[in-house]
Amino acid sequence: MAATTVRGVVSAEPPESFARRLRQSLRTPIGAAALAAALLLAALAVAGPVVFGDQASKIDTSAMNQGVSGAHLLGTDSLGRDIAARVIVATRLTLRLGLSATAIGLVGGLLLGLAPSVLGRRAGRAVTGVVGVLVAFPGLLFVLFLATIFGIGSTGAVLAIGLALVPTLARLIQNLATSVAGSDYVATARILGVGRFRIVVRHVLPNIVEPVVLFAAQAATGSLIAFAGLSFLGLGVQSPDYDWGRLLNEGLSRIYVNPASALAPGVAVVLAGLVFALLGEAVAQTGGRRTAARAVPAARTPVAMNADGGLAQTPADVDGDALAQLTHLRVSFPGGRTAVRDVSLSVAAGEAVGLVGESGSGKSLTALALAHLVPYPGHVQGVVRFDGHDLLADPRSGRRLGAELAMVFQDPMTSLNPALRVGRQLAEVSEVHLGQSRKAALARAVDRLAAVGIPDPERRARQRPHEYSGGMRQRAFIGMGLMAEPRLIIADEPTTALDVTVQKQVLELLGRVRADSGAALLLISHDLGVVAEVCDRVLVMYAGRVVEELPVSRLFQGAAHPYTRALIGAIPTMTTDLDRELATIPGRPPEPGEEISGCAFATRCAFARDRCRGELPVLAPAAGGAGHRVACWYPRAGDGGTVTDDTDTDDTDTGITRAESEAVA
Ligand SMILES: Nc1ncnc2c1ncn2[C@@H]1O[C@H](COP(=O)(O)OP(=O)(O)OP(=O)(O)O)[C@@H](O)[C@H]1O
Repeated sequence: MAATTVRGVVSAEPPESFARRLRQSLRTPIGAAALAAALLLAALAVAGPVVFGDQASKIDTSAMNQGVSGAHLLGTDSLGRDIAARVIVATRLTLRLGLSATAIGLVGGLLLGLAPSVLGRRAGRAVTGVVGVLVAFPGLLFVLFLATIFGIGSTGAVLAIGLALVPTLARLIQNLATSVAGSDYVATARILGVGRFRIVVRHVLPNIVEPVVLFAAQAATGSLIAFAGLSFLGLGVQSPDYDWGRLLNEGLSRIYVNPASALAPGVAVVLAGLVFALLGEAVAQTGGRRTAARAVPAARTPVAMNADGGLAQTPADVDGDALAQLTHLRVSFPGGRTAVRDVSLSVAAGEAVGLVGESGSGKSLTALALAHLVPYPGHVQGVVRFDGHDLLADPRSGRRLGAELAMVFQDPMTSLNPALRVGRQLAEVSEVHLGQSRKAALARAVDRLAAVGIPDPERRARQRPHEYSGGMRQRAFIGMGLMAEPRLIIADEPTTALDVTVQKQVLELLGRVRADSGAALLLISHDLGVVAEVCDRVLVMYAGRVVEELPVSRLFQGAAHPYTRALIGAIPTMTTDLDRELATIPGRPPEPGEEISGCAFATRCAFARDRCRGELPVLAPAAGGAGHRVACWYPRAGDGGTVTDDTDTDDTDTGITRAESEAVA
C-alpha cells in the first residue's frame, strides 16, 4: 500500500523541535505580545491579593457608591470598597477557577479520547458513541445542567465547566489518536507485540501533544468566559469571595451611576480571554509552519483480526515447508469492495519472493494480511499461517510475530516515531521480546545501527528520525527489524521513496541482512528490475488475484501471462527510443467493487477472446516448467517482450495455449 499522506494537525516532529519553534513564535509580534500579556496577568494573579488585598476588602461607609476619582480610579462599591483593587484581586480566583476547569476538561478529554486506543474494539466503540452523544448536547445547556446538579458555588461551577469541556476535547483527542494510530511506526509497534497502553503512552501521546496544547489554550478562554457567565448569573462564586463575573454582577446594578464598576470586570474578562487566545495563536503559528511543510500518514483504523467466514482449509492447502503461507486469502471492505480475491502464496524459509503488479492490485493488503495488519474495517478470510500457527484462528498467535517478522515500509519518515530517539525505538524491540534491560537493549540498538551501516552509531542512536537522511532512516528501520531475530522480512516498496543511489544501498543492505540472518523476504515492488535482482520467485498480481507465478530466471524470457509481458514491455531499457512515448498498458484495472466475469485483464488484453470474457481462468501449471503457473486461457510463450495485437496469428505466435493443451488432454 502506498504510504498515502494527508496534511493534518498531528505533530510529526519531536518535542524539542516543537519547543524551539514555540520560542521562535514567541519572538514574533503576536507571540511577544501574548507572552508579555500572560506575564502581566500572572504577576497580577500572584501579587494582586498581597498588594491590594486590604484595600479591596476595606469597608468605608464614608465613600460608598462613589464614581471615578483620583482616590478611587474605578470608583467604589456599595460598601465603599475600591473597585479597581477588587478587580485586580479577583484575577487570582478567576484564573484559578478557569484553569482548574480547563484541567478537568483536559484530563477527562485525554481519558475518554485515548480510551478507544487502549480498550478493545467493542468497548472503544461504546466510548466513541458516548462521546458522540455528549458532543451533540449544546455546551451552554450542559454547563447549566451540571451546575444545577453540583450545586451553586465555586466548586460546582468548576466541575460543571470542566466536565462540559470533556466531550469536545475527547472527540478531538480521539481523532488525533486515530490518525497517529494509522501511522507506520504504530503498525510496527503492533507487529512487535507492544501492548496497547504502551503504544498510547510512547507513540500516540507524544505525537498529539502539540494540537492538544493548542486546543487547551482555546478551552481556557472558553472556561474563563463561562465562569464569568455563571458567576454573573449567581451560580458561580458566592459572597464573600468574588471573581470578575461576580464583580460584573454587582457593578451592573449601578451601571448608570458608575459605568466603570460594570465595565472594568467585563473588560478584564475580555482582556484575559484575549491573552489566552493570543497564546493559542502563538502555538497555532508554530503548528502552522510545521503543517505547511510536513505531512502525516492518512488515518487508518485499528487492526482487524477476524476469523469468521474464512474459507475452509483442506489438508492439501497446507505446505509443510512454508514459513509463511496464505491460502484462499480474501480481503474485503464494506460496500462490496473486494481488494484481494482468493490469493494463495507461500514463502519458504530463506526464500525471497517478489510481489509485483500495478497500483491497487492488492499487493500491500496481501502482505498486511500476513503481518496481521489489515486495517479496520477490512475483513480477512482464508488461512494465514506463520511458522505453523494459524493467525486468523488464533489472533493471539499474532503476538508471536513480533520477534520473527520484520516489516519495512515505503516511507522511512513515517516508519519511525518522530518523537522518540532512534536508539530507544530500536531498544524497545529487545526490551519487549528478548526481555533485555534498558541498558542492554540500548547497547544492542547501537550495535544494530552499526550493522546496517549507520556511521557513528552511538551518537546517531541519541538522535531523532528528523536528524537522519531518508536512506539512513530506512537503514535504521531495517536495523530495527534486526533487533530480534526475524525469519521473514516483508518489504513494501522499501526503495520507492528514496533516490536511485540510496535505493541501491538499501537493496544491497537487504541482501546482506538476508545472507547474514537467513531470513526469508517478501518484497513488494512496482519495479520488475528490483525484483529480478533480489528475488528467487515472482508473483504477479492483477485486480486482487495472482495471475502468474514463476521463477525469477524465467521472468524476462518466459513470462506467459499477457499482463506480465505487458509489464515487462513497459520497462524502458538502454535501447528505448527516447523520442517515442514510453510503452504503457492501455485502459485501467477494475476497481475492487467492480463486477468481473471472466478474466479481469480481458478488457485490456490484445489477445482476449470470448472465453476470457466469460470464464475466470485459475492458476494452473504453465508450459514453462516447474514452479511456473499462470491464470490465462491463452498464455503466451517465447522470448517475452511487448504485447502486440496479434490476435489473428495468436495460435502460431503463442505456441501451445491452455485451450489447446486442454483439448489434447
Ligand atoms: N482501508 C481501505 N479501505 C478501502 N479500500 C482499501 C483500503 N486499503 C486498500 N484499499 C483498496 O484495496 C485495493 C488494493 O490496495 P493495496 O494497497 O493492497 O494495493 P497495492 O497493489 O499495494 O497498490 P500500491 O502499489 O499503490 O500500494 C486498492 O484499490 C485500494 O483502494
